[in-house]
Amino acid sequence: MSSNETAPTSEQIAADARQAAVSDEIAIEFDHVTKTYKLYKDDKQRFASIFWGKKKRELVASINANDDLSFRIRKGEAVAFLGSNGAGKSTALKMVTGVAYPTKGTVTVNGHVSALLELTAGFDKSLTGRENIYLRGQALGFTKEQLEELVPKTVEFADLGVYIDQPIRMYSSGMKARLGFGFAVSSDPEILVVDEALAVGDKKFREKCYARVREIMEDEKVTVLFVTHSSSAAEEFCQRGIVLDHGRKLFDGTIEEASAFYEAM
Ligand SMILES: Nc1ncnc2c1ncn2[C@@H]1O[C@H](COP(=O)(O)OP(=O)(O)OP(=O)(O)O)[C@@H](O)[C@H]1O
Repeated sequence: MSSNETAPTSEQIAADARQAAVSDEIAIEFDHVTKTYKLYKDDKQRFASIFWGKKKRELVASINANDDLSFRIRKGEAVAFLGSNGAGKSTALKMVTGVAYPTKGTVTVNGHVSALLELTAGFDKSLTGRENIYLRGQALGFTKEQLEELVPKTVEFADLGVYIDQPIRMYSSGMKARLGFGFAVSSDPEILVVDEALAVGDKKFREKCYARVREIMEDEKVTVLFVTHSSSAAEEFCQRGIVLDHGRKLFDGTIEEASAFYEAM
């Protein structure tokens, strides 16, 4: 400590300890989060906006996909995000998975996130399915021991036969999705983000996916964020519901109350 720094008081130490205990229990926190998208006249204008000053770009509109959104989700909670088309549900999830960033406010995520969204994004087409699992695991910071467990689990779940050792460019889109899904559900997520629009592979594989997602959702240690338009699906899986509209939080409460609120909108 330098000579002009003062030692923390006992009150400060106690407040810091309380804050640490709270953040330890919190999986996700949105603190006054606003996400603004800018719409330009055309792609040329959008491109120009990256390099040129304000004068040269033609902004058609700007929209707050999330607008001053605040909530805290405790570890182990299963929370449904309800709302009509364009309410801002996917945008909120993208900020949890790190695909998008807030324009204002802060998003805090405490734990390893696995998302059942955009399952096939980021695969290297020239590498095999097995190599891609390794690569994705390494990119996410998995240790050698964790990878040794994860790879066979994913291979077994994806059930791609001899194709697992073929380059991904030879896969059908359903096969790529099976690999992506297999990875997401085999990597023991602490936070699972699920979009109900999830429909992967053929009927038999879809049933296997739903069964596995249900199993993960029922694990009390896993925090689940579930995006849906359906109150009944939300009530089946979640205890809490957050209703969004035009990017704002309209309701946050038990899933029964949230569903009733959403149905009455
Ligand atoms: N990349 C983007 N650029 C511009 N606007 C966007 C972008 N992504 C989303 N939006 C806009 O932000 C708003 C919220 O979109 P979002 O996808 O989060 O809604 P949603 O509740 O998930 O809708 P849905 O139920 O239809 O999937 C919408 O008006 C949408 O048009």
